[in-house]
Amino acid sequence: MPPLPDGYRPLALPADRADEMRAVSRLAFAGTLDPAVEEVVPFSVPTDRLGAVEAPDGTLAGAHGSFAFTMPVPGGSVPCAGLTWVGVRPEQRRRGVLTAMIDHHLARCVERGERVSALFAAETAIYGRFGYGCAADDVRLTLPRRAALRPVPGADALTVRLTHLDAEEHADLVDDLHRRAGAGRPGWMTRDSAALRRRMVVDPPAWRGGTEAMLLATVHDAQGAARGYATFARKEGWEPTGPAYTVRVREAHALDAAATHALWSFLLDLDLTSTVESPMLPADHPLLHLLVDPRPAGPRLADNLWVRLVDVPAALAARSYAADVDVVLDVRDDRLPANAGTWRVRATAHGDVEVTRADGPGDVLLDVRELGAAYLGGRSLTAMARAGLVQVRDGYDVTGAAAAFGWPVAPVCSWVF
Ligand SMILES: CC(=O)SCCNC(=O)CCNC(=O)[C@H](O)C(C)(C)COP(=O)(O)OP(=O)(O)OC[C@H]1O[C@@H](n2cnc3c(N)ncnc32)[C@H](O)[C@@H]1OP(=O)(O)O
Repeated sequence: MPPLPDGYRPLALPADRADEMRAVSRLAFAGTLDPAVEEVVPFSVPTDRLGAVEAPDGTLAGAHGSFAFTMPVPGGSVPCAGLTWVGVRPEQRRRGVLTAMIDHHLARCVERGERVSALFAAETAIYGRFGYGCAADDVRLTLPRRAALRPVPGADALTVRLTHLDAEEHADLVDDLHRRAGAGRPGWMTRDSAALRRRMVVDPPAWRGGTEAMLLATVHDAQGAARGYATFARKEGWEPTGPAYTVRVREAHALDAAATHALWSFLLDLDLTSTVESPMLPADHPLLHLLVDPRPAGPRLADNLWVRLVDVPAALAARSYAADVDVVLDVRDDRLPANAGTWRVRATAHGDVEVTRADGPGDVLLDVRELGAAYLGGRSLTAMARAGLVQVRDGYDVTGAAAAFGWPVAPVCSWVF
């Protein structure tokens, strides 16, 4: 991609230009400006983390923002810039505006000490060239009503309460259960600002797509403590054979197996309904194990988080490894040359980690994109080597390093930022 045309310049966008950034986003994403939505849905991107490319006439050709996340990684966490709302005006596309914004974004990550950046990709072909690798998958299900679940001890002792979702009343409860349900899962971003917490529980009519107003189901133990929740809404439908409503689940998270069972048993047997659409689930979600017959649910796998290592040694040292490992990685990184070259990763299983510069040839040669893909433990070095995306030194057995970089809990981010 050639450099930006003359007169274009990347910049950190001051907070008082946030409306210009949002105008670019609306054009790029074909968004509507609905005052009724704007009133209840807060702009959740921090206004001190906006960036843009300005055209010679001073207008914005493209813009983006980022969240300051603490991203859970295997055995720890790492400061992470969650890149979001990346948009280029339709008539300014394909002249390097995005490329300039990514370079600017990565430079600011370095300045802020953010070891990694992560994103959800609008289109999967965009971000690999910038060193982002797909590091997590999610699964979606369309479940038939009354899909049977294998029994879980204790589930019958739990009770479900139902109410209309209320942004004021329920934001804290939803946030607390979401945090606890995802503890220990790589990639599980929490909603760390009031604006984000609110965004998860607002329900503007323009978002409903024909459903009723959003409901909140909570699962409680005998002492009344909440053990899980689901936000969902039903869409009316009638067929010649009878009622065929759809249940659209926005979120469903529970603290243990019994609460998971109680929650999904409730969602799967609502009167008048025929199908239940799940939200994004991690690839190892308990529901996938509990379903007696998962086939009719037609599991669909999709890319979830994309991860870019900004500071390779610091990022690799911030996570744990599932097995003892001593491997030299030879990393290619065209955009951040400080990452390139050989790094020796020495770690004991779930213990100490040391990442140092290495001399000599690497055992495993890979682009920073593939290292990002392996970072959360969800993509295997062996699989990527078999796909020809990772090269292995002659005589080196990569399966040991692959086992160390893997992780027993599948990574996922449960919401799109
Ligand atoms: C994290 C997020 O926010 S994801 C949201 C991304 N935004 C959108 O999808 C909104 C609509 N699209 C857009 O705003 C723009 O088309 C963008 C942001 C995707 C691309 O912006 P541009 O300024 O046109 O990108 P730029 O000119 O820097 O292109 C860089 C390279 O990416 C390629 N590229 C850009 N967009 C795409 C795409 N959608 N699919 C495949 N390749 C793409 C270009 O062809 C170019 O390739 P090259 O280096 O081989 O020549």
